[in-house]
Amino acid sequence: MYGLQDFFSHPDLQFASLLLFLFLLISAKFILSTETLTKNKKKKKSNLPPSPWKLPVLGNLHQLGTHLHRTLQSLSQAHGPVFLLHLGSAPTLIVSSPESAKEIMKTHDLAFSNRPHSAISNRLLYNYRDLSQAPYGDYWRQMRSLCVMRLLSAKRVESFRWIREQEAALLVDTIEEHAVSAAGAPLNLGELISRITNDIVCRVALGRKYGEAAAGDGEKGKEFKLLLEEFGAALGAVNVADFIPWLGWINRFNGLNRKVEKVFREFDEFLDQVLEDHRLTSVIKEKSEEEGEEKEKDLVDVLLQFQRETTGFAVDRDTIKAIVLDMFAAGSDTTYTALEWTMTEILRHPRVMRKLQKEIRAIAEEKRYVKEEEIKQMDYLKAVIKESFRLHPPVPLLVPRESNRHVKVQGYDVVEKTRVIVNAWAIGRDPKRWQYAEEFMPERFLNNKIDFKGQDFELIPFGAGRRGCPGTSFATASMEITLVSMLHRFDWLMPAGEGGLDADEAPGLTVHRKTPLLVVPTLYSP
Ligand code: HEM
Repeated sequence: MYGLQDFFSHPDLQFASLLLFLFLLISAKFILSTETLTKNKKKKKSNLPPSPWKLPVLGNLHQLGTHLHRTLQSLSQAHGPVFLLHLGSAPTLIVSSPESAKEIMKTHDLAFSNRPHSAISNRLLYNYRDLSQAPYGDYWRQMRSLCVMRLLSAKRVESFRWIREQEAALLVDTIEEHAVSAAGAPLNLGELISRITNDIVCRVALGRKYGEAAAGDGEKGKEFKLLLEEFGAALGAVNVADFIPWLGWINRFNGLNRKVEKVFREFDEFLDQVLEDHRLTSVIKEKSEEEGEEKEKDLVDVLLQFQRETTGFAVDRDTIKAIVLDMFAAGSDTTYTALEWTMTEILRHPRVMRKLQKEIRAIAEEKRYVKEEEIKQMDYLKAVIKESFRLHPPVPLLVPRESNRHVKVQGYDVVEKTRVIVNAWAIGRDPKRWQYAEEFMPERFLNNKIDFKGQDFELIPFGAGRRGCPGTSFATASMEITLVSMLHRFDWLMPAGEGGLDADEAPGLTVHRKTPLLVVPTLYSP
């Protein structure tokens, strides 16, 4: 039988097969090298941001320290104001200059208008029925307009002035009681600040307080405070599955899933009760309003009224609960942190404290309580708040965004689904932008138009653009009246025997003081 082996062993064909073999080899090599060239060309064409070395699976996760904003600042000093990290499998762009922040939040705002997926936020916020974590799209747009136009508009914020003034007066009374009955003893000012910010959000959103001092609900009040703390802790918990999805099963064993579910159930029950309490009263309030009698409406009332009025767009119970949760999650702890740092810096700089007190006392004179109307004229106060936001943005790494398309930032290619972290803390301390960047000098903001409203990218504690914070006026109004009330009637000293007040930071997404803010108040006598 004439086989293939014989064919190739035929003398005439041996040379031809050698040629054929050589031809195939050369062709293969040619194809391979063209492919490599194309790949290299593609690689050359895509100009990825610089990136530190990384490990398989973990990527750069192992390089992150407990104070993430500080670690990222050091890395940006080595790799530049725009660099790429790989947090597990999640490509993450770190942005640390005003120019690159402007590209993210203004030039390419639309491309970066999404938030990265987080399984925990999704669960706690009713499948993203809130505003802050909702994916960019029609639902988010409706929620944004609801929040900006109805819940947090300048008019609405102004309508809650009486609540802020009442709470500030209560704060003054509490401090005075301490100054008189425990003269010379330190007071935990951080705790008082935390309480007032929480009470203001509670009254504005829910119509009443759920704090310890709330009439008749001591235990319930305590429960609510604990619930809020647990909610904050669950929302800020590191979920390995967000970075290495195939490790998601770990959460069934490390207790995270159970913890999140428990917090969700407890808060849901609480909010159900709040909605039940509002069901009748909000209709009565609406009727009285129609008859020309102005009734004080809280945010739940406004949401329920919106639900009744709206036909095309469904606002269900879960939407209302999720929006209320947003107000607490985004508005309470942030404002408290901002106030605590502002007070810390004022106490660390007696010159600033004296100058600020002089301004406040000249305008508010000897009245027992300050009115918001008087605060409008306090220019140095506004400069002090800006300077505090520059050095201590409460959310130093802002709230992450995610790209929804391929886009160029500072000439670098940023692929779709890249997370973006803006290091507002590093931008605020950049010596190229700020003279004496590490010094607390409010005077730099006098006769200076730079503001934190999202137009000046060297000062962006509230972010900017379409996903910028809608609660800026609400937060600053609460901060101003609280600061003024604390500094108007009292002088403040460090506890005897203590060294200077430190500015150490606790780890976390919202960066608090590490140690309690203990200070001694004395009544001011002109
Ligand atoms: C000092 C206090 C506050 C700080 C530092 C702060 C900071 C921020 C930041 C950095 C963002 C993300 C912005 C961005 O992605 O560009 C944000 C978003 C948000 N903030 Fe605030 N915030 C504060 C107070 C408040 C208050 C009082 C409320 C409401 C009562 C609030 C509600 C929200 C909401 C709902 C969002 C999400 C907006 C969206 O994704 O469309 N914040 N905030």
